[in-house]
Amino acid sequence: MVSEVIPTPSRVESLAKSGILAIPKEYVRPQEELNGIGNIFEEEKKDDGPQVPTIDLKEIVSEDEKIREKCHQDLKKAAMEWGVMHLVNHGISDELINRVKVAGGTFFDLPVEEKEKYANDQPSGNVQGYGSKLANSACGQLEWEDYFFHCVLPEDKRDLAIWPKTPTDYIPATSEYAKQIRNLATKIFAVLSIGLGLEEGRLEKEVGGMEDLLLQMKINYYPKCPQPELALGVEAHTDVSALTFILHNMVPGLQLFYEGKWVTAKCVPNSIIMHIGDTIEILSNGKYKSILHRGVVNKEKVRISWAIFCEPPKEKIILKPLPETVTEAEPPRFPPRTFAQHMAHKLFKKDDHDTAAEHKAFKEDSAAEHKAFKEDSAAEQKVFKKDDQYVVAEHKVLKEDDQDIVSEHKVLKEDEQDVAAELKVFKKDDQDVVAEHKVLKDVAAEESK
Ligand SMILES: O=C(O)CCC(=O)C(=O)O
Ligand SMILES: [Fe+2]
Repeated sequence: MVSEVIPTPSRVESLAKSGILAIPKEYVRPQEELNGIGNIFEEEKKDDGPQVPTIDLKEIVSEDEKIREKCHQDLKKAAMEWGVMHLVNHGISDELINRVKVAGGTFFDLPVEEKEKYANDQPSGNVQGYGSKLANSACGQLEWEDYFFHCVLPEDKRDLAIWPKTPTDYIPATSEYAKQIRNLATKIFAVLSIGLGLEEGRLEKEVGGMEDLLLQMKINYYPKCPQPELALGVEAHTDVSALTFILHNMVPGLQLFYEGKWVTAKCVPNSIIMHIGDTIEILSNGKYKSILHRGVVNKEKVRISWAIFCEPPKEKIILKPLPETVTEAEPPRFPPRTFAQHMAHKLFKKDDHDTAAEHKAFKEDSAAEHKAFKEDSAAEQKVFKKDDQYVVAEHKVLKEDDQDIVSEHKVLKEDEQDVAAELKVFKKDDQDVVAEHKVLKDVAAEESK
């Protein structure tokens, strides 16, 4: 007998339309992730408990200082307490937003075979296009969604050839929307800068400005799910971006982890959801929050969301708390990292199964974190962690031969309290191995004698 090979549908949409009553095990989330996933329509109705704030931007650039200040204060407070909010009176017309939604919706209404013509190729590094999450390891859980991902701005970094050609309004509507989101981002960065006591252009400059801030569109398509209580459309995460702006088709699904509980975002008409991402959290030394959130699915309705991630360039900028946000009482809470390093670090922390022995030294939880480095790294500054404080250190390559690079980390003295230490790192075959770490002198201890 010839055994029949049934190809596994790679798209969640195909799976959903196949009529299955139980979801494949790869989509069943572990028990600890399922807390609080009830019926999302019921969840959305609940009025008790904390709610995602709604910020009215009508007066964001008002001539009247008092009126403008009130708007700025509300936005600042929401960014500090929640890191996510519904923006209303944001200045982008309902008509344009509707065009964006119709365009994306029409594309996703195409048969899967048509959309496959736009399929991305993640293993080759082509991340733009139509895709679904790939199983990355034996324990890798999948998400109940397909998506379309592409860069929208700046114009010289986008590739219109890979954008959906159907419907014809996709490109004009999405391009215009991206431009208007870019202008809105400038206004938000200004308010957030002022909120930290900085010049209004500062945060925007720190994330790359007009030239380098990248806007990426991700259309999330969440098909109906036969067992929504066991699945997640998007697993719990914080956005790595500076800011994220989200539209959706008024089907509930977004949940925020606030004060230890999952809070369901209401569907607020004509609003744009805005997240503070990790990038702004880092630059503000944690004053603005990047909130943990996830996407829940349901049995009855397809949900679609349009997220625009505003991201700093991957390698060009070292993200670290701005000096103005750091004091003795509030030492830096984040080590300096490029955006690429930050993303790699998050991925790394999540994927415990790939943790090789020598990588253990990188783990942030360790009492004294030893940060190894690459000799070609943009940053010559590295850090290690002591008593929950990141200390800037200096590194120097001492000797280099064909195989090994021996280098030395010296911690610079920071105020009176610091610890001077020496960290020697041996690099071999592209792996950084922490070989030796020796505390030389505890300045504070010395001086208190
Ligand atoms: O669909 C949503 O509302 C949220 C999606 C999301 O969090 C993301 O794409 O990063
Ligand atoms: Fe997100």
